[in-house]
Amino acid sequence: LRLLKPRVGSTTHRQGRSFPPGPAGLPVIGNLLDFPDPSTPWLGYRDLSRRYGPMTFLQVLGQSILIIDSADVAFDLLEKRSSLYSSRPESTMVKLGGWDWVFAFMPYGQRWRQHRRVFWEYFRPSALPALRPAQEEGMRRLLSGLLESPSNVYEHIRYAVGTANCKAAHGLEVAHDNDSKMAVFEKAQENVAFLTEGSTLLEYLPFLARVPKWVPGASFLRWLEESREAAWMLRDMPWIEMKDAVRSGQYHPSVASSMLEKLSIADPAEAEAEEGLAMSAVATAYSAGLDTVNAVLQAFFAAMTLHPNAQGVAQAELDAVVGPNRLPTFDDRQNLPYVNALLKELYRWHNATPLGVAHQSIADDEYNGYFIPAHTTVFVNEWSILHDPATYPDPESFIPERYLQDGMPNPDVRDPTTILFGFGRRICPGRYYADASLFLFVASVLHVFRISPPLDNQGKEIRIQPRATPGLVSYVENWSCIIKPRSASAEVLIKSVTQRS
Ligand code: HEM
Repeated sequence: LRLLKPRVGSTTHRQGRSFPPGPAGLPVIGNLLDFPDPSTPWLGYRDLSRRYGPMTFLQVLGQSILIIDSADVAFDLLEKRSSLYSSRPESTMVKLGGWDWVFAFMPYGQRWRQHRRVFWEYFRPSALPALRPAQEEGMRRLLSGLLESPSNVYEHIRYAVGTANCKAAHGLEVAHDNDSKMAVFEKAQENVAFLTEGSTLLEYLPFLARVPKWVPGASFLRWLEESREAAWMLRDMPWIEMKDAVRSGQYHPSVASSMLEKLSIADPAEAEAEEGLAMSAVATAYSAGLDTVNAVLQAFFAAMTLHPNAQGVAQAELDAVVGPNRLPTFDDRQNLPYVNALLKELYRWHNATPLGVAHQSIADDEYNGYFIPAHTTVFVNEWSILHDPATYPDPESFIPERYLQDGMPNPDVRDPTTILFGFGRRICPGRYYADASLFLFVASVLHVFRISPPLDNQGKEIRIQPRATPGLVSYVENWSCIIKPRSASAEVLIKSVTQRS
Protein backbone atom coordinates (compact mmCIF):
# COMPACT_ATOMS: atom_id res chain seq x y z
CA LEU A 1 0.00 0.00 0.00
CA ARG A 2 1.42 3.31 -1.08
CA LEU A 3 0.63 6.45 0.81
CA LEU A 4 -0.19 9.23 -1.54
CA LYS A 5 1.42 12.49 -0.63
CA PRO A 6 -0.34 14.85 -3.00
CA ARG A 7 0.96 18.34 -3.45
CA VAL A 8 -1.07 21.34 -4.44
CA GLY A 9 -1.64 21.34 -8.16
CA SER A 10 0.05 18.03 -8.86
CA THR A 11 -1.18 14.49 -8.99
CA THR A 12 0.27 11.05 -8.92
CA HIS A 13 -1.06 8.21 -10.99
CA ARG A 14 -1.28 4.75 -9.58
CA GLN A 15 1.17 3.34 -12.11
CA GLY A 16 3.62 5.69 -10.51
CA ARG A 17 3.49 8.06 -13.44
CA SER A 18 3.70 11.66 -12.38
CA PHE A 19 1.35 14.05 -13.98
CA PRO A 20 2.43 17.57 -14.76
CA PRO A 21 1.36 20.32 -12.41
CA GLY A 22 -2.01 21.76 -13.25
CA PRO A 23 -2.34 24.80 -15.44
CA ALA A 24 -1.84 28.13 -13.75
CA GLY A 25 -5.59 28.42 -13.32
CA LEU A 26 -5.90 25.27 -11.23
CA PRO A 27 -7.58 26.53 -8.13
CA VAL A 28 -5.66 26.42 -4.90
CA ILE A 29 -8.05 28.57 -2.97
CA GLY A 30 -10.96 29.17 -5.19
CA ASN A 31 -13.78 27.50 -6.87
CA LEU A 32 -13.08 24.09 -8.30
CA LEU A 33 -16.13 24.35 -10.50
CA ASP A 34 -14.74 27.50 -12.07
CA PHE A 35 -11.90 25.45 -13.49
CA PRO A 36 -11.10 27.44 -16.56
CA ASP A 37 -10.06 26.15 -19.92
CA PRO A 38 -9.82 29.11 -22.25
CA SER A 39 -9.20 27.00 -25.34
CA THR A 40 -12.42 24.99 -25.10
CA PRO A 41 -14.75 26.83 -22.75
CA TRP A 42 -17.67 24.61 -23.76
CA LEU A 43 -15.78 21.54 -22.63
CA GLY A 44 -13.84 22.93 -19.71
CA TYR A 45 -14.82 20.10 -17.40
CA ARG A 46 -13.78 17.35 -19.76
CA ASP A 47 -10.34 18.81 -19.83
CA LEU A 48 -9.78 17.68 -16.26
CA SER A 49 -9.82 14.08 -17.42
CA ARG A 50 -7.57 14.64 -20.39
CA ARG A 51 -4.89 15.92 -18.12
CA TYR A 52 -5.23 13.74 -15.09
CA GLY A 53 -6.75 10.30 -15.68
CA PRO A 54 -9.31 8.36 -13.66
CA MET A 55 -8.35 9.61 -10.19
CA THR A 56 -6.91 12.98 -9.30
CA PHE A 57 -5.76 13.81 -5.81
CA LEU A 58 -5.33 17.35 -4.65
CA GLN A 59 -4.52 18.75 -1.29
CA VAL A 60 -5.79 22.23 -0.68
CA LEU A 61 -4.90 23.81 2.66
CA GLY A 62 -4.90 20.46 4.39
CA GLN A 63 -8.11 19.27 2.75
CA SER A 64 -7.79 16.10 0.64
CA ILE A 65 -9.79 16.21 -2.55
CA LEU A 66 -10.32 13.30 -4.91
CA ILE A 67 -11.73 13.91 -8.39
CA ILE A 68 -12.99 10.71 -10.01
CA ASP A 69 -13.01 10.59 -13.75
CA SER A 70 -14.14 7.06 -14.44
CA ALA A 71 -17.58 5.52 -14.14
CA ASP A 72 -16.04 2.28 -12.83
CA VAL A 73 -14.16 4.03 -10.04
CA ALA A 74 -17.25 6.08 -9.15
CA PHE A 75 -19.38 2.92 -8.88
CA ASP A 76 -16.64 1.05 -6.96
CA LEU A 77 -16.25 3.76 -4.35
CA LEU A 78 -19.57 5.60 -4.12
CA GLU A 79 -21.92 2.66 -4.73
CA LYS A 80 -20.12 -0.49 -3.60
CA ARG A 81 -18.51 1.25 -0.63
CA SER A 82 -21.39 3.58 0.03
CA SER A 83 -21.16 3.06 3.80
CA LEU A 84 -17.83 4.92 3.62
CA TYR A 85 -18.50 7.54 0.94
CA SER A 86 -21.98 8.91 1.63
CA SER A 87 -21.28 11.96 3.75
CA ARG A 88 -20.96 15.55 2.60
CA PRO A 89 -18.08 17.88 3.40
CA GLU A 90 -18.98 20.39 6.07
CA SER A 91 -19.50 23.72 4.47
CA THR A 92 -19.23 27.14 6.02
CA MET A 93 -21.13 28.44 3.04
CA VAL A 94 -24.08 26.16 3.62
CA LYS A 95 -24.56 27.72 7.05
CA LEU A 96 -23.85 31.25 5.86
CA GLY A 97 -26.19 30.82 2.93
CA GLY A 98 -29.05 29.63 5.16
CA TRP A 99 -29.15 26.17 3.60
CA ASP A 100 -28.47 23.98 6.64
CA TRP A 101 -32.08 22.76 6.57
CA VAL A 102 -31.55 21.23 3.09
CA PHE A 103 -30.72 17.55 3.44
CA ALA A 104 -28.76 17.58 0.19
CA PHE A 105 -26.00 19.32 2.16
CA MET A 106 -26.29 17.42 5.46
CA PRO A 107 -23.55 15.04 6.60
CA TYR A 108 -24.39 11.35 6.66
CA GLY A 109 -26.32 10.40 9.78
CA GLN A 110 -29.67 10.18 11.48
CA ARG A 111 -30.87 13.71 10.63
CA TRP A 112 -30.10 13.29 6.92
CA ARG A 113 -31.68 9.82 6.88
CA GLN A 114 -34.93 11.07 8.44
CA HIS A 115 -35.28 13.87 5.88
CA ARG A 116 -34.45 11.64 2.96
CA ARG A 117 -36.96 9.00 4.08
CA VAL A 118 -39.76 11.57 4.33
CA PHE A 119 -38.88 13.04 0.92
CA TRP A 120 -38.65 9.66 -0.79
CA GLU A 121 -42.10 8.64 0.38
CA TYR A 122 -43.55 11.28 -1.95
CA PHE A 123 -41.05 11.23 -4.84
CA ARG A 124 -40.48 7.49 -5.30
CA PRO A 125 -41.79 6.06 -8.60
CA SER A 126 -44.98 4.56 -7.13
CA ALA A 127 -45.96 7.94 -5.62
CA LEU A 128 -45.44 9.94 -8.82
CA PRO A 129 -48.89 9.54 -10.42
CA ALA A 130 -50.22 11.88 -7.70
CA LEU A 131 -47.86 14.61 -8.93
CA ARG A 132 -48.78 14.31 -12.60
CA PRO A 133 -51.56 16.94 -12.60
CA ALA A 134 -49.01 19.48 -11.30
CA GLN A 135 -46.53 18.54 -14.03
CA GLU A 136 -49.28 18.81 -16.64
CA GLU A 137 -50.16 22.26 -15.37
CA GLY A 138 -46.52 23.31 -15.68
CA MET A 139 -46.44 21.93 -19.22
CA ARG A 140 -49.58 23.86 -20.21
CA ARG A 141 -48.05 27.00 -18.73
CA LEU A 142 -45.00 26.47 -20.94
CA LEU A 143 -47.04 25.94 -24.12
CA SER A 144 -49.33 28.92 -23.57
CA GLY A 145 -46.39 31.19 -22.74
CA LEU A 146 -44.46 30.12 -25.83
CA LEU A 147 -47.50 30.76 -28.01
CA GLU A 148 -48.15 34.22 -26.54
CA SER A 149 -44.60 35.56 -26.37
CA PRO A 150 -42.04 33.10 -27.77
CA SER A 151 -39.15 35.50 -27.32
CA ASN A 152 -39.59 35.27 -23.53
CA VAL A 153 -38.62 31.62 -23.60
CA TYR A 154 -36.32 31.88 -20.55
CA GLU A 155 -39.13 33.36 -18.46
CA HIS A 156 -41.61 30.72 -19.61
CA ILE A 157 -39.24 27.91 -18.73
CA ARG A 158 -38.69 29.28 -15.20
CA TYR A 159 -42.38 29.77 -14.61
CA ALA A 160 -43.34 26.37 -16.04
CA VAL A 161 -40.88 24.53 -13.80
CA GLY A 162 -41.89 26.72 -10.83
CA THR A 163 -45.59 26.07 -11.47
CA ALA A 164 -45.10 22.30 -11.55
CA ASN A 165 -42.96 22.23 -8.41
CA CYS A 166 -45.13 24.64 -6.42
CA LYS A 167 -48.31 22.74 -7.27
CA ALA A 168 -46.75 19.35 -6.58
CA ALA A 169 -44.98 20.33 -3.36
CA HIS A 170 -47.47 22.69 -1.68
CA GLY A 171 -50.53 22.79 -3.94
CA LEU A 172 -49.95 26.51 -4.55
CA GLU A 173 -50.57 28.58 -7.68
CA VAL A 174 -47.86 30.64 -9.35
CA ALA A 175 -49.07 34.01 -10.67
CA HIS A 176 -48.61 34.81 -14.36
CA ASP A 177 -46.02 37.53 -13.76
CA ASN A 178 -43.99 38.75 -10.83
CA ASP A 179 -45.01 35.93 -8.55
CA SER A 180 -43.82 36.61 -4.99
CA LYS A 181 -42.87 32.99 -4.33
CA MET A 182 -40.81 32.81 -7.51
CA ALA A 183 -39.06 36.04 -6.43
CA VAL A 184 -38.14 34.47 -3.08
CA PHE A 185 -36.97 31.25 -4.72
CA GLU A 186 -34.74 33.18 -7.06
CA LYS A 187 -33.33 35.45 -4.39
CA ALA A 188 -32.52 32.39 -2.30
CA GLN A 189 -30.89 30.56 -5.20
CA GLU A 190 -28.47 33.46 -5.73
CA ASN A 191 -26.08 32.18 -3.12
CA VAL A 192 -26.22 28.56 -4.27
CA ALA A 193 -23.46 29.43 -6.73
CA PHE A 194 -21.22 29.68 -3.70
CA LEU A 195 -22.24 26.33 -2.32
CA THR A 196 -19.51 24.39 -3.97
CA GLU A 197 -18.51 22.41 -0.96
CA GLY A 198 -14.90 22.37 -0.04
CA SER A 199 -14.00 24.77 -2.76
CA THR A 200 -14.87 28.37 -1.99
CA LEU A 201 -12.76 31.08 -0.50
CA LEU A 202 -15.01 31.48 2.52
CA GLU A 203 -14.76 27.77 3.07
CA TYR A 204 -11.11 28.13 3.97
CA LEU A 205 -11.29 31.49 5.60
CA PRO A 206 -14.15 31.04 8.03
CA PHE A 207 -13.08 34.07 10.05
CA LEU A 208 -14.42 36.17 7.18
CA ALA A 209 -17.85 35.20 8.32
CA ARG A 210 -17.28 37.12 11.52
CA VAL A 211 -16.25 40.40 9.91
CA PRO A 212 -18.68 43.04 11.23
CA LYS A 213 -21.19 44.10 8.63
CA TRP A 214 -20.14 47.77 8.77
CA VAL A 215 -16.56 47.04 7.71
CA PRO A 216 -16.01 48.52 4.24
CA GLY A 217 -15.88 45.74 1.70
CA ALA A 218 -18.24 43.56 3.66
CA SER A 219 -21.12 44.29 1.28
CA PHE A 220 -20.83 40.67 0.18
CA LEU A 221 -21.81 39.61 3.68
CA ARG A 222 -24.80 41.94 3.66
CA TRP A 223 -25.89 40.44 0.36
CA LEU A 224 -25.38 37.02 1.87
CA GLU A 225 -27.60 37.91 4.80
CA GLU A 226 -30.43 38.88 2.44
CA SER A 227 -30.16 35.69 0.46
CA ARG A 228 -29.92 33.69 3.70
CA GLU A 229 -33.22 35.19 4.82
CA ALA A 230 -34.68 34.28 1.44
CA ALA A 231 -33.42 30.70 1.83
CA TRP A 232 -35.32 30.35 5.10
CA MET A 233 -38.39 32.01 3.57
CA LEU A 234 -38.24 29.48 0.75
CA ARG A 235 -38.73 26.81 3.40
CA ASP A 236 -41.33 28.54 5.58
CA MET A 237 -43.48 30.71 3.30
CA PRO A 238 -45.06 28.02 1.09
CA TRP A 239 -45.70 25.82 4.13
CA ILE A 240 -47.55 28.63 5.94
CA GLU A 241 -49.59 29.40 2.79
CA MET A 242 -50.43 25.73 2.42
CA LYS A 243 -51.58 25.51 6.06
CA ASP A 244 -53.81 28.55 5.62
CA ALA A 245 -55.33 27.01 2.51
CA VAL A 246 -55.96 23.71 4.28
CA ARG A 247 -57.54 25.54 7.22
CA SER A 248 -59.89 27.37 4.85
CA GLY A 249 -60.78 24.11 3.10
CA GLN A 250 -59.72 25.59 -0.29
CA TYR A 251 -56.59 23.66 -1.16
CA HIS A 252 -55.08 21.41 -3.78
CA PRO A 253 -53.84 18.05 -2.47
CA SER A 254 -50.04 18.10 -2.49
CA VAL A 255 -47.00 16.52 -0.90
CA ALA A 256 -47.21 19.10 1.92
CA SER A 257 -50.94 18.64 2.56
CA SER A 258 -50.43 14.86 2.81
CA MET A 259 -47.61 15.47 5.28
CA LEU A 260 -49.84 17.76 7.31
CA GLU A 261 -52.53 15.13 7.42
CA LYS A 262 -50.03 12.64 8.83
CA LEU A 263 -48.80 15.17 11.40
CA SER A 264 -52.32 15.59 12.74
CA ILE A 265 -52.15 12.07 14.11
CA ALA A 266 -48.53 12.32 15.32
CA ASP A 267 -47.59 12.17 19.01
CA PRO A 268 -48.10 15.81 20.21
CA ALA A 269 -44.76 15.69 22.08
CA GLU A 270 -42.98 15.19 18.77
CA ALA A 271 -45.27 17.21 16.53
CA GLU A 272 -43.12 20.34 16.43
CA ALA A 273 -39.93 18.52 15.46
CA GLU A 274 -41.85 16.40 12.95
CA GLU A 275 -43.34 19.49 11.36
CA GLY A 276 -39.91 21.11 11.00
CA LEU A 277 -38.66 17.97 9.34
CA ALA A 278 -41.62 17.83 6.94
CA MET A 279 -41.26 21.53 6.03
CA SER A 280 -37.58 21.09 5.22
CA ALA A 281 -38.02 17.87 3.30
CA VAL A 282 -40.72 19.19 0.98
CA ALA A 283 -39.07 22.58 0.40
CA THR A 284 -35.98 20.75 -0.84
CA ALA A 285 -37.98 20.26 -4.03
CA TYR A 286 -37.32 23.97 -4.73
CA SER A 287 -33.72 24.23 -3.63
CA ALA A 288 -32.67 21.07 -5.52
CA GLY A 289 -35.33 20.83 -8.19
CA LEU A 290 -35.75 24.25 -9.82
CA ASP A 291 -32.36 25.21 -11.22
CA THR A 292 -31.50 21.69 -12.33
CA VAL A 293 -34.66 21.13 -14.39
CA ASN A 294 -34.49 24.72 -15.71
CA ALA A 295 -30.95 24.14 -16.90
CA VAL A 296 -31.85 20.96 -18.80
CA LEU A 297 -34.89 22.56 -20.40
CA GLN A 298 -32.89 25.56 -21.57
CA ALA A 299 -30.32 23.19 -23.05
CA PHE A 300 -33.14 21.45 -24.90
CA PHE A 301 -34.05 24.62 -26.83
CA ALA A 302 -30.39 25.27 -27.65
CA ALA A 303 -29.92 21.66 -28.81
CA MET A 304 -33.01 21.73 -31.04
CA THR A 305 -31.80 24.94 -32.67
CA LEU A 306 -28.53 23.25 -33.55
CA HIS A 307 -29.92 19.84 -34.50
CA PRO A 308 -32.97 20.16 -36.75
CA ASN A 309 -32.66 16.54 -37.91
CA ALA A 310 -33.11 15.12 -34.43
CA GLN A 311 -36.05 17.48 -33.93
CA GLY A 312 -37.65 16.31 -37.19
CA VAL A 313 -37.27 12.60 -36.40
CA ALA A 314 -38.79 13.09 -32.94
CA GLN A 315 -41.70 15.05 -34.42
CA ALA A 316 -42.38 12.34 -37.00
CA GLU A 317 -42.51 9.78 -34.19
CA LEU A 318 -44.90 11.95 -32.18
CA ASP A 319 -47.12 12.46 -35.23
CA ALA A 320 -47.32 8.71 -35.77
CA VAL A 321 -47.90 7.72 -32.13
CA VAL A 322 -49.87 10.65 -30.69
CA GLY A 323 -51.53 12.13 -33.78
CA PRO A 324 -52.67 15.72 -34.37
CA ASN A 325 -55.63 15.94 -31.99
CA ARG A 326 -54.07 15.69 -28.56
CA LEU A 327 -50.85 16.22 -26.62
CA PRO A 328 -48.51 13.40 -25.59
CA THR A 329 -49.19 11.87 -22.18
CA PHE A 330 -47.09 9.94 -19.68
CA ASP A 331 -48.68 6.76 -20.99
CA ASP A 332 -47.32 7.42 -24.50
CA ARG A 333 -43.75 7.35 -23.23
CA GLN A 334 -43.16 3.64 -23.75
CA ASN A 335 -44.16 4.01 -27.41
CA LEU A 336 -41.76 6.86 -28.10
CA PRO A 337 -38.26 5.34 -28.24
CA TYR A 338 -36.78 8.20 -30.26
CA VAL A 339 -38.11 10.91 -27.93
CA ASN A 340 -36.70 8.93 -24.99
CA ALA A 341 -33.36 8.66 -26.79
CA LEU A 342 -33.41 12.41 -27.47
CA LEU A 343 -33.92 13.08 -23.75
CA LYS A 344 -31.01 10.79 -22.85
CA GLU A 345 -28.80 12.58 -25.34
CA LEU A 346 -29.87 15.91 -23.88
CA TYR A 347 -28.82 14.76 -20.38
CA ARG A 348 -25.46 13.70 -21.76
CA TRP A 349 -24.79 16.55 -24.17
CA HIS A 350 -25.41 19.23 -21.56
CA ASN A 351 -24.80 17.74 -18.15
CA ALA A 352 -26.51 20.17 -15.76
CA THR A 353 -24.48 19.10 -12.71
CA PRO A 354 -21.00 18.71 -14.20
CA LEU A 355 -19.21 17.73 -11.00
CA GLY A 356 -22.24 16.30 -9.20
CA VAL A 357 -22.47 17.22 -5.52
CA ALA A 358 -19.38 16.50 -3.42
CA HIS A 359 -19.37 13.39 -1.23
CA GLN A 360 -17.08 12.93 1.75
CA SER A 361 -15.50 9.75 3.07
CA ILE A 362 -15.93 9.01 6.77
CA ALA A 363 -12.99 6.62 7.33
CA ASP A 364 -9.59 5.76 5.88
CA ASP A 365 -9.81 3.53 2.82
CA GLU A 366 -7.61 1.72 0.37
CA TYR A 367 -8.45 1.39 -3.30
CA ASN A 368 -6.30 -0.13 -6.06
CA GLY A 369 -3.16 0.61 -4.11
CA TYR A 370 -4.14 4.11 -3.13
CA PHE A 371 -4.63 5.32 0.39
CA ILE A 372 -7.64 7.59 0.62
CA PRO A 373 -7.70 9.35 3.99
CA ALA A 374 -10.88 9.84 6.03
CA HIS A 375 -12.70 13.12 5.32
CA THR A 376 -11.58 13.24 1.69
CA THR A 377 -13.92 15.37 -0.41
CA VAL A 378 -14.91 13.38 -3.49
CA PHE A 379 -16.13 14.90 -6.74
CA VAL A 380 -17.15 12.84 -9.76
CA ASN A 381 -16.33 14.56 -13.02
CA GLU A 382 -19.65 13.61 -14.55
CA TRP A 383 -19.16 15.93 -17.48
CA SER A 384 -16.05 14.12 -18.58
CA ILE A 385 -17.56 10.64 -18.12
CA LEU A 386 -20.55 11.67 -20.23
CA HIS A 387 -18.22 13.02 -22.94
CA ASP A 388 -15.82 10.10 -23.04
CA PRO A 389 -15.42 9.14 -26.73
CA ALA A 390 -14.79 5.51 -25.76
CA THR A 391 -18.37 5.27 -24.46
CA TYR A 392 -20.02 7.94 -26.59
CA PRO A 393 -18.21 8.27 -29.95
CA ASP A 394 -18.18 11.83 -31.33
CA PRO A 395 -19.26 13.12 -27.91
CA GLU A 396 -19.71 16.77 -28.92
CA SER A 397 -22.40 15.88 -31.46
CA PHE A 398 -26.05 15.44 -30.52
CA ILE A 399 -26.94 11.91 -31.68
CA PRO A 400 -30.07 10.35 -30.09
CA GLU A 401 -29.61 7.35 -32.42
CA ARG A 402 -26.65 6.19 -30.31
CA TYR A 403 -29.13 4.76 -27.77
CA LEU A 404 -31.12 2.83 -30.36
CA GLN A 405 -30.69 -0.41 -32.22
CA ASP A 406 -33.22 -1.18 -34.96
CA GLY A 407 -35.36 1.62 -33.55
CA MET A 408 -35.48 0.12 -30.06
CA PRO A 409 -33.44 0.98 -26.91
CA ASN A 410 -29.89 -0.37 -27.16
CA PRO A 411 -28.97 -1.88 -23.77
CA ASP A 412 -25.26 -1.87 -24.67
CA VAL A 413 -24.91 1.90 -24.50
CA ARG A 414 -24.65 3.35 -21.02
CA ASP A 415 -27.75 5.32 -20.07
CA PRO A 416 -26.52 8.82 -19.04
CA THR A 417 -29.02 8.91 -16.17
CA THR A 418 -26.83 6.32 -14.38
CA ILE A 419 -24.18 9.07 -14.12
CA LEU A 420 -26.13 12.33 -14.23
CA PHE A 421 -28.06 11.84 -11.01
CA GLY A 422 -25.09 10.88 -8.85
CA PHE A 423 -24.25 7.77 -6.91
CA GLY A 424 -24.89 5.47 -3.98
CA ARG A 425 -26.94 6.51 -0.98
CA ARG A 426 -26.84 10.16 -2.05
CA ILE A 427 -28.19 9.53 -5.56
CA CYS A 428 -30.73 12.20 -6.51
CA PRO A 429 -34.06 11.18 -4.95
CA GLY A 430 -35.89 13.62 -7.25
CA ARG A 431 -34.63 11.87 -10.39
CA TYR A 432 -37.85 10.07 -11.35
CA TYR A 433 -39.90 13.23 -10.84
CA ALA A 434 -37.35 15.33 -12.77
CA ASP A 435 -37.21 12.85 -15.63
CA ALA A 436 -41.01 12.64 -15.86
CA SER A 437 -41.35 16.44 -15.89
CA LEU A 438 -38.70 16.77 -18.56
CA PHE A 439 -40.25 14.04 -20.70
CA LEU A 440 -43.61 15.79 -20.60
CA PHE A 441 -42.19 19.27 -21.30
CA VAL A 442 -39.92 18.11 -24.12
CA ALA A 443 -42.43 15.80 -25.83
CA SER A 444 -45.22 18.41 -25.66
CA VAL A 445 -43.08 21.26 -27.01
CA LEU A 446 -41.81 19.07 -29.86
CA HIS A 447 -45.33 17.96 -30.71
CA VAL A 448 -46.69 21.44 -31.32
CA PHE A 449 -43.76 23.82 -31.93
CA ARG A 450 -40.90 24.11 -34.40
CA ILE A 451 -37.70 25.44 -32.86
CA SER A 452 -35.35 27.04 -35.37
CA PRO A 453 -32.18 29.14 -35.33
CA PRO A 454 -32.34 32.92 -34.94
CA LEU A 455 -32.00 35.03 -38.12
CA ASP A 456 -29.55 37.83 -38.93
CA ASN A 457 -30.47 41.17 -40.55
CA GLN A 458 -30.54 39.57 -43.98
CA GLY A 459 -32.88 36.84 -42.80
CA LYS A 460 -30.10 34.23 -42.83
CA GLU A 461 -29.98 31.61 -40.09
CA ILE A 462 -27.35 32.18 -37.41
CA ARG A 463 -25.61 29.11 -36.02
CA ILE A 464 -25.53 29.77 -32.28
CA GLN A 465 -22.36 29.05 -30.30
CA PRO A 466 -23.65 28.00 -26.89
CA ARG A 467 -21.34 27.71 -23.88
CA ALA A 468 -21.73 25.83 -20.60
CA THR A 469 -21.50 28.04 -17.55
CA PRO A 470 -19.41 26.83 -14.60
CA GLY A 471 -21.13 26.20 -11.29
CA LEU A 472 -22.83 23.60 -9.16
CA VAL A 473 -25.64 23.78 -11.74
CA SER A 474 -24.42 24.54 -15.25
CA TYR A 475 -26.55 26.39 -17.78
CA VAL A 476 -26.14 26.73 -21.52
CA GLU A 477 -25.63 30.38 -22.30
CA ASN A 478 -25.36 32.39 -25.47
CA TRP A 479 -28.29 30.85 -27.29
CA SER A 480 -31.55 32.08 -28.76
CA CYS A 481 -34.12 30.59 -31.10
CA ILE A 482 -37.32 31.14 -33.02
CA ILE A 483 -40.33 29.23 -31.75
CA LYS A 484 -43.47 28.88 -33.89
CA PRO A 485 -46.43 26.48 -33.88
CA ARG A 486 -45.76 23.63 -36.31
CA SER A 487 -49.09 24.16 -38.11
CA ALA A 488 -52.42 25.94 -37.88
CA SER A 489 -53.94 22.85 -36.29
CA ALA A 490 -51.10 22.70 -33.74
CA GLU A 491 -51.95 26.27 -32.78
CA VAL A 492 -55.61 25.35 -32.33
CA LEU A 493 -54.56 22.39 -30.18
CA ILE A 494 -52.35 24.57 -27.96
CA LYS A 495 -55.18 27.07 -27.48
CA SER A 496 -57.69 24.36 -26.69
CA VAL A 497 -55.53 22.72 -24.00
CA THR A 498 -54.13 25.88 -22.46
CA GLN A 499 -57.18 28.07 -22.10
CA ARG A 500 -57.26 27.25 -18.40
CA SER A 501 -53.62 28.18 -17.69
C1 HEM B 1 -32.41 17.02 -14.32
C2 HEM B 1 -32.56 17.48 -13.10
C3 HEM B 1 -31.70 17.05 -11.94
C4 HEM B 1 -30.38 16.71 -11.92
C5 HEM B 1 -29.40 16.67 -13.07
C6 HEM B 1 -30.06 16.37 -10.54
C7 HEM B 1 -28.81 15.94 -10.12
C8 HEM B 1 -28.50 15.65 -8.81
C9 HEM B 1 -27.19 15.22 -8.36
C10 HEM B 1 -25.97 15.03 -9.24
C11 HEM B 1 -27.27 15.07 -7.03
C12 HEM B 1 -26.13 14.63 -6.09
C13 HEM B 1 -26.06 13.12 -6.04
C14 HEM B 1 -24.86 12.62 -5.28
O1 HEM B 1 -24.51 13.19 -4.26
O2 HEM B 1 -24.22 11.65 -5.73
C15 HEM B 1 -28.61 15.38 -6.61
C16 HEM B 1 -29.06 15.34 -5.31
C17 HEM B 1 -30.33 15.68 -4.94
N1 HEM B 1 -31.39 16.01 -5.76
FE1 HEM B 1 -31.33 16.14 -7.77
N2 HEM B 1 -31.18 16.53 -9.77
C18 HEM B 1 -32.20 16.94 -10.58
C19 HEM B 1 -33.50 17.22 -10.20
C20 HEM B 1 -33.99 17.14 -8.93
C21 HEM B 1 -35.35 17.41 -8.54
C22 HEM B 1 -36.47 17.83 -9.48
C23 HEM B 1 -35.41 17.25 -7.18
C24 HEM B 1 -36.60 17.40 -6.26
C25 HEM B 1 -37.84 17.26 -6.61
C26 HEM B 1 -34.10 16.85 -6.73
C27 HEM B 1 -33.76 16.58 -5.43
C28 HEM B 1 -32.49 16.24 -5.00
C29 HEM B 1 -32.15 16.06 -3.59
C30 HEM B 1 -33.09 16.20 -2.42
C31 HEM B 1 -30.78 15.71 -3.55
C32 HEM B 1 -29.92 15.44 -2.33
C33 HEM B 1 -29.86 13.96 -2.02
C34 HEM B 1 -29.03 13.66 -0.77
O3 HEM B 1 -28.08 14.38 -0.49
O4 HEM B 1 -29.36 12.68 -0.10
N3 HEM B 1 -33.26 16.80 -7.81
N4 HEM B 1 -29.35 15.72 -7.73
